[in-house]
Amino acid sequence: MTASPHHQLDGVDLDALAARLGTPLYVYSASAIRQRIQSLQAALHGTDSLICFAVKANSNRGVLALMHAQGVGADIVSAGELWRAMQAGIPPEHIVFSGVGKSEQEIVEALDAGILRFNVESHDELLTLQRLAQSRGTTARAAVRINPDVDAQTHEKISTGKAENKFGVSIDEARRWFAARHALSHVQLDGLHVHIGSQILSLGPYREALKRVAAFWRELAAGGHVLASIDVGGGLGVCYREGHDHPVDAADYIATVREALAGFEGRLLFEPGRYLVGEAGVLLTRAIRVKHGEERNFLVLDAAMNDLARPSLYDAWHDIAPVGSNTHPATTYDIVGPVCETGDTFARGRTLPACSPGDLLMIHTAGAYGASMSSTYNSRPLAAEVMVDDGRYAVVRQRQRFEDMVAGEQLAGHWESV
Ligand SMILES: Cc1ncc(COP(=O)(O)O)c(C=O)c1O
Ligand SMILES: N[C@@H](CCCC[NH3+])C(=O)O
Repeated sequence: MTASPHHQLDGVDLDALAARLGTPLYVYSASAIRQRIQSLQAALHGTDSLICFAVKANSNRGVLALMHAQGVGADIVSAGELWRAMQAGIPPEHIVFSGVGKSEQEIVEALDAGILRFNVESHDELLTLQRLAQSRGTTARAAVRINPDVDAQTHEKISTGKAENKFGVSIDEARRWFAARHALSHVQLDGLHVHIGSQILSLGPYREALKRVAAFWRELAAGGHVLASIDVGGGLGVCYREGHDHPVDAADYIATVREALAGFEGRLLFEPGRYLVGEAGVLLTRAIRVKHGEERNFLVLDAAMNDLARPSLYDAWHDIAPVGSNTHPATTYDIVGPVCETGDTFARGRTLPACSPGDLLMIHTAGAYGASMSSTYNSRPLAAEVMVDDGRYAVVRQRQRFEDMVAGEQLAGHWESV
């Protein structure tokens, strides 16, 4: 999301917003999120489908409520995400549950909530689901997550569809599950799921994965197994670096899915995360200090790796720019945070107009895997989050108070034996 020349987002002046609410501050554009949703919904028009937002990308309940208002459900990976989604009003019949390590407690909570579907990732999980559903006198709806052994051509830490990755099962194994389906008295196994990775910038890996999934669906259909749904996961990439990243067009992506699964009469499920919120969010931060070292210039921000972990975790690039007009000469900086780690670096050797302490800057494309991956490392409270829409703003998370940061901690004054 590029700031307009007036330095506004959705008609809200970012300087004024930062002055009022302080920094670091996450700002999400509601209209940008709605536009993304609508681009997928328009491409899916006339198709039996449901978009389930991957809650992990941005789990703020204000964002989830916006998703719900647009008819979008949730793809969850924990009981905490189930709780957030339901708190935001998303009905259980719009919730799918993925993840390799669902605990028994989490499975029970999702069963009791009556969610749409479990995306099952191992045989052990399938048997656990059967046992728990039986014990609760209910039937779980389930899809098998296929690991198609396809390279998503993305960062290795966010690639999920290679055989060596922990996710899903091979088609051979899935075939055995369907062959033994009659033994599952309390699991309705009638779906396929695939998700090969995140920040995918070309259609090739999707085509390859879908080709394998489609062949398996046709094989199952020929064997008399009618599938209620195929869930094609998420993964659509966004632009982190203007002029370098060229994301796939949503309509082309949907056309690719439709083409690969032509003839499928069940429902198509989608689990986009980053695509819906990534470019809709920025992280506003102020320069605290400019430090001219012997070898490098450092621009020290008031945001740090605890607020936005992606650069330190994946060496991820985020465009960073001053907010407002800055016509100072170009200067090259290492842009860092105040945390006591060398890895607390947002960018190395980045050229910007010269900055001074107090200047407001914007870290772009911070709406996905930003706040949701933040921590209180170095006892830095979680940043505030705000939604902007049509000239107004709504705080969707207050900056964390110190009292809340230590909530649940106790002085070890009371010792007990087990
Ligand atoms: C099962 C599953 N679905 C959906 C997503 C969302 O991915 P993305 O944010 O890349 O769309 C993820 C994360 O990669 C995931 O693991
Ligand atoms: N956290 C990753 C994406 C992980 C996707 C989850 N399966 C990122 O920031 O790019």
